[in-house]
Parts: sequence; C-alpha cells; structure tokens
Amino acid sequence: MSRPNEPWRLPVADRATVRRAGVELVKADWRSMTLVVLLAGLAAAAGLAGPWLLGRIVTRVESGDATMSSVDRLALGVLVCAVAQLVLTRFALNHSHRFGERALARLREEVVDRALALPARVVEQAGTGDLTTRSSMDVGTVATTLRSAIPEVFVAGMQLLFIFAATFLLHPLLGLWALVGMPFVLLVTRWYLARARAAYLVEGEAASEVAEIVAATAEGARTVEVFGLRRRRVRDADAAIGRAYGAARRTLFLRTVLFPVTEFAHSLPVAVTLFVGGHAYLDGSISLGVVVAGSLYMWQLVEPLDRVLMWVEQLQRSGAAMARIKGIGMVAGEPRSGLPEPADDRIEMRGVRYAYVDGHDVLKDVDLTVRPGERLALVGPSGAGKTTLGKLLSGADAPRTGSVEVGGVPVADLAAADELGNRVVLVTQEHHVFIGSLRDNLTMAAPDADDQRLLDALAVVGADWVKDLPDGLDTQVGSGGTELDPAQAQQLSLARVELADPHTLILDEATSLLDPTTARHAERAMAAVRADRTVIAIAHRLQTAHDADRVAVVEDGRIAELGSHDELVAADGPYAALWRSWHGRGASADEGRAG
Ligand SMILES: Nc1ncnc2c1ncn2[C@@H]1O[C@H](COP(=O)(O)OP(=O)(O)OP(=O)(O)O)[C@@H](O)[C@H]1O
Repeated sequence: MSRPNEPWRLPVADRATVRRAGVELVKADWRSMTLVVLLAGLAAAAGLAGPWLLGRIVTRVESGDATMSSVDRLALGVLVCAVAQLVLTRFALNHSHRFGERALARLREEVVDRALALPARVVEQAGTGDLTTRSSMDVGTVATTLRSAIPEVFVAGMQLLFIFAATFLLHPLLGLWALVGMPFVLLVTRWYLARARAAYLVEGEAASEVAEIVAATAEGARTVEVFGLRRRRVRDADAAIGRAYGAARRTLFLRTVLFPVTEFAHSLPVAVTLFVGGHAYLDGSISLGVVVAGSLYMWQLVEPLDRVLMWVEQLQRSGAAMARIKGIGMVAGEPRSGLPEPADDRIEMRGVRYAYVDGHDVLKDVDLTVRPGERLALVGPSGAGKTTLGKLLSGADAPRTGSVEVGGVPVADLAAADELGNRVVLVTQEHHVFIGSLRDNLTMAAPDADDQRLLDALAVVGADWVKDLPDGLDTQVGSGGTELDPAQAQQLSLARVELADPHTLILDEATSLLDPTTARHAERAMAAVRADRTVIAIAHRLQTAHDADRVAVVEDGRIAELGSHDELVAADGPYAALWRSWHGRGASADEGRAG
C-alpha cells in the first residue's frame, strides 16, 4: 500500500503491545473471567455426558440386558445433562457479555482520553478520518471479540479437549482416528496466521483513507464546488475505494482458503470413525454402542472446531484493530501521573519555538511572563502567530523547543493529565452544546457542583432564559433537544468556564458573527467571567489592547514589543503605527485613547 506522497498516518502498535493490552483487559476483571471459565467448563462437561449415556443405552439394548426402567433412567440422565448444559451455558454467556461490556467501556474511555490528549498538530496531520475509524470501527471490532471471544474460545477449547479425552477413554483406536483432521487444521492455520495481521492492517488503513476523503469532501463541500474540484474529489475517492476493495479482497482470499480446508478437516473424523468403527464392529473387536458414541463425539467435534476457527479469524481482525487503537496512545503518550502541583498562577514561556510543518517555525524564541491578575493583549498582523501562541498557552500543544509552564509545571503535561481545566482555559468563539441535559452540559466542568451552584453560574453569565425552560436543568439540549441560539450557547459555555473556575482565561476574540444585540449580551457575559481573572486576549480590535494592562505585539513569530498602551504609543514603534492606522493616519495618541 505504499504510494508516493503518502500522507502521515497515526502509528500502529506492535504485537507485544497488543498482547499486553489484551492481558491487561482480562487482568483488570479476572474474577469475572475465572467465573466464566468455570461455568463454561462445567457446561462442556455436561454436554459430553449425553453421548456417553446414549452409548450405554445402545450397548445395553445390544447385549439384551436392557430393562424399561434402566433405559428410562439413562434417558432421563441425557435430558438432565442437556438442561444442565443449557443453564450453565446461559450463565457463562451472561457473565462473559458483562465482562465484555466492562472491558469495552474501559477501552472506550481510554480511546477518548488518548484522542483528546493528541496534540492538535497531530490530529491535523493524521486527518480526522483515521482517528474516527480507529475510535469507531476498530473499537467495534474489538468489542465483538471482548463480548464473546474469550468465553466462546474457552467453551469450545474445553469441549474439544473433553471430546478427545472421552473418545480415547471410549476406545483408543477411535481416539487416534479422531485426530486425523488435525494436521490439515494446523497447516492451514499457520499459513493463515502468517498473512492475516498484515492484511487486516492494510484493510483498516484503507477504510481510514476512505473515511478521511469522505469527511474532508463533506467538510469542504463549498470549496469543492467553488473551485470545481468535484471530479478530482470523485477520482480520489474512487481510487481510495479501489484500494479498500483490493484490501478487502485480500482478506477475503485468506478466509476462502482457511474455511473450506478446515471444514473438510472437521468432517474427516466423522467419516473415518464410521468407516474404521464399522469394520471393527463387523470383525467383532468393538461394540455397536462404542461406535455410536464415538461417531456422536466426532459429530460434536465439528461445532466447537468451527467456533474456534471463526474466533481465530476474528482474533486476527481485532488484533489488527487493537494495534491501530493502541497506536493513538503512542503519539499521545501515556497519561502522566504524579505531576507536581503548580507553585503559583504565573505563566512563563521560555525560548519557545513551534512549527506546524517541519523546518518552518511559526514561533521563534518567544519569551513571555504573564503575571497573575494582569490583562495582556496579543496584537499583530494576520499570520504573525497570535493564535498559535494562545494554543501553546492553553496546553493544546507543546512547543518544539523551550517551555510553557504554569507555576513551574508544563501546561501541556497538565492538559494531558486533565489537570489544566481548572487553571487555564481557552475561550474561543466556538460554543459547543453537548447532547444531554443542561445539567450534564454544566457538570462536565465541575462534577461535584450541586444545582444551586449550576444556577448561580448561569446567573453570572446572565442566562435568565433557564427559568423559562420547562424542565429546568433537566431540559435536553444539543442536537435533537431544545435548540439554544448562538448567544445562549455562548452563555452556556461561559457558565462552564465559571464553574471550572480557572485563574487564567485565554480569549480568542475572533471576529464575531453575532448580531449587535446578541453581541452586547455576549460581551456582558464575557465581562462577568473575565472579572478577577488573569486574561490573555488575542485581540482583533485595538480597543481591547487599549484597555489591557500590557500589550504584546507579535510579528513574524516573535514578540516585537511589550509594554502598556501608553508606553508603546510613546515608543513610536510598530504598535504606535498600528494604533495610528486604526484611528486614521496622523491621529494623536490622546485621540486614539478616546476612541
Ligand atoms: N494548522 C496549521 N497548519 C499549518 N500552518 C498553520 C496552521 N495554523 C496556522 N498556521 C500558520 O502559522 C502561522 C501563524 O498562524 P496563526 O494563526 O497563529 O497567526 P495569527 O497571528 O493568529 O493570525 P490571524 O490573526 O489571522 O488569526 C501562519 O503563517 C499560518 O499560516
């Protein structure tokens, strides 16, 4: 699948990591797994008693010493064993599914944690398609295995072991012939296993590529239309689908060799037992009851062998899926535990360099100290690096070199450990309303907050509309629920900030799309949240800079000037020029301040 200009992809974990991950999932819930194995073993044993009892009935009838009551007793035994098998299997499956769901929940949480911890630059490089496929399709594949694979493989494995043992005990000759299909199974499984992991990894990667192209085309539909790129996108999508089709055909080919050969190998012992047993019966060396029981055992062999095989295939598929899921963590890194507590609220950037694309630094040796409680405005021409600076200050990404720390602890580490949200928060113009109740939307910022605290936070941002909601904090919002207008959505997200209670806000004051009345409400809500906090504002309006304690002028990835509005105007440097051009060429600083 290697192609020229292949895009950068998220990595894939090696076999040892996948094995360790599987073991850890089982270890985390080992009691439940032990119970499942025990129940499954008992069910398998109960299943074996049936053919053995049937064989005894045949032997008695054949030897002529069968009475009505002895046959009835044996038949009742068959029935009891069948019922016992049914009940034990039911409980084994019930426990195994519950184990699977718990393990899956842990895996899902891990995927979400790791995906959220991915540096923004990595997400952009990898594309959302790959990430989405890994966290949905791949998690789904592993889910199927977690729910059923372990108990099913155990049940089937034990059944096989017991059946072979029972056949040997019944008659060693029949026991030996029972193994006749094994060499075929071993050879074809070896052949398959040598190829399956690579083939399934390619299949997963091809699915990611299709998802990526579809997502990117949908997101950029207007651009595609405006620039007449439709044909090109269709061609790219066709090529990706073609590769996905080829990858799926390869895995299909592997299955079409594996399954028929093993089907044949499974049926072979039944035919051989009937043939060899029949001859032995005719020459009087074996009883009819033994041949019947032996054939029934061989017949019983087919189903667990089929199941084991199906799961071998599914395990390969989910091993590849797990390798892709664990690959996300390889970039995000393990969550760091035991981070020291920041000594204070001071934010320091030292010698920071940062690049989106290797070799093109967009921040170049930035040093900046933000004092607790101050209002700092970042200004500068478009593309100078203000937003990037904001991203690094908010821990969304780590610098390439240098450090960004709050109270002496790297902000990116605090963000990865989920410890930054109550210290430094980036407030943008995107105000996401999550599907769920209003309460859910708020408590995500403060899980322990009671209703009164939630209502107080809403009151701070002026969200009076909460009183009019039919179900109050229980009102369902987000897609499909009560529609919140842009101003309400902003108030909700600012109420979340108020609840998280960070000491520092980084405000990306992107040009607002709100209408004037809504903008006024929004401004009031924002002012309420800003009060008593350190504020770093990425300013698009110079009025913000004018009102700030200090202004940092960013030019070409560097801080060109730093000082108060008055100092910078007096210095007559780049800021003074910006200020003058905002007020009209030649305007005095006093006039500017009045504006
Ligand atoms: N995701 C990205 N991938 C590659 N380059 C990027 C990315 N985002 C920004 N850049 C580049 O980094 C540089 C700094 O961009 P940044 O958005 O930080 O500037 P800015 O000062 O905030 O600009 P604006 O005022 O227009 O928002 C620019 O040259 C921009 O093209």
